[in-house]
Amino acid sequence: MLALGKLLELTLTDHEPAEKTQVTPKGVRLRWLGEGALEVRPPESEDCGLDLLLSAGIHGNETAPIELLERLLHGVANSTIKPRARVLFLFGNPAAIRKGERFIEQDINRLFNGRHELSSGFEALRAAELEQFARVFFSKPERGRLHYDLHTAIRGSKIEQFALYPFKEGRKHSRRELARLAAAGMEAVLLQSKSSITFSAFTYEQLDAEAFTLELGKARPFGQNEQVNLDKLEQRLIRIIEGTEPEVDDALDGLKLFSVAREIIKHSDSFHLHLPADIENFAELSKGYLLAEDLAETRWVVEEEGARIIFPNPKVKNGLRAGILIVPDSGQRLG
Ligand SMILES: O=C(O)CCC(=O)N[C@@H](CCC(=O)O)C(=O)O
Ligand SMILES: [Zn+2]
Repeated sequence: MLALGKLLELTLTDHEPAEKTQVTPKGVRLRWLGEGALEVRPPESEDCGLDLLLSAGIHGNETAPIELLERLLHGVANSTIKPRARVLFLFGNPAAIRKGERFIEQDINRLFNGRHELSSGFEALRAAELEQFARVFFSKPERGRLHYDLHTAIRGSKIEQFALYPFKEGRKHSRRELARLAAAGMEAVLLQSKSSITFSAFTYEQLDAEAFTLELGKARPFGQNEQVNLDKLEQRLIRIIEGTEPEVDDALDGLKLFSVAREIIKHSDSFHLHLPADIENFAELSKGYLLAEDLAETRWVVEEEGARIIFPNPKVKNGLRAGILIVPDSGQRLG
């Protein structure tokens, strides 16, 4: 296997490779771009016209997606996977991955779309760097642009694998991309309805990529991910990389759609979330339920029919999202 296939090992040991570019016997070029960043380019004659960005480790303790990217990269480096797409592999927060923690100083996935400019420290610098890797990668005109930012969640979930689809004014969520996600094993998609500061929101809003955050199960340490079944996603990613994906039709195949009813924002240290510590993502909440309280007698009471909660987390910094209240979506506004 080509040494650059060991991007994870290089990243975990904070090593720069001796050789920055390597070519497989089939003419596939691997180029190390910087810490945790590697571009794969097929021979020109084989190029299918798709640019695919795969990121993982934006949160350092979410290891199953990191292991998945490593398997894909090994496949490319030992020629068992034959790329026809350009692919950029990114490990988002190397320092946090090395420590096995969600972040070091602050959540990097709240620093995109310009937020890093208002901040400082390690994660802010890395967010700017990741934006630049993505900007350069997606700068070639007239090519398909697809970004999957792979995560696992802090808590268990009633719906194990799901996607979050960013929002941009005037742009419709694509039914075809949803069908592709269903074929990749996603069971649900949350259609966002406002601009955001996550990595997938940046590539969607500013770089014109189809972009998604994928939640793939519960976060566990390296080597303890037997319960996270990524087979379906892995098979689909290999087909996308190899340009052998069967024609995607519009069938959503039972995919459940949700939209955001409200984001619960923690405004102060007085914020209190009235949910059991072991509540699962997608837990249903009945109308009238007092979900949270904050200073100045702010109360979050559930008013929506069919409401569910995802990512409840009272420990976030003040000013950040402490949970999302979602409702079923009919999919009528898909493009
Ligand atoms: O389990 C949790 O509470 C958080 C899981 C996670 O990291 N989710 C992403 C979602 C990003 C998005 O909204 O697209 C995050 O919170 O950064
Ligand atoms: Zn995450």
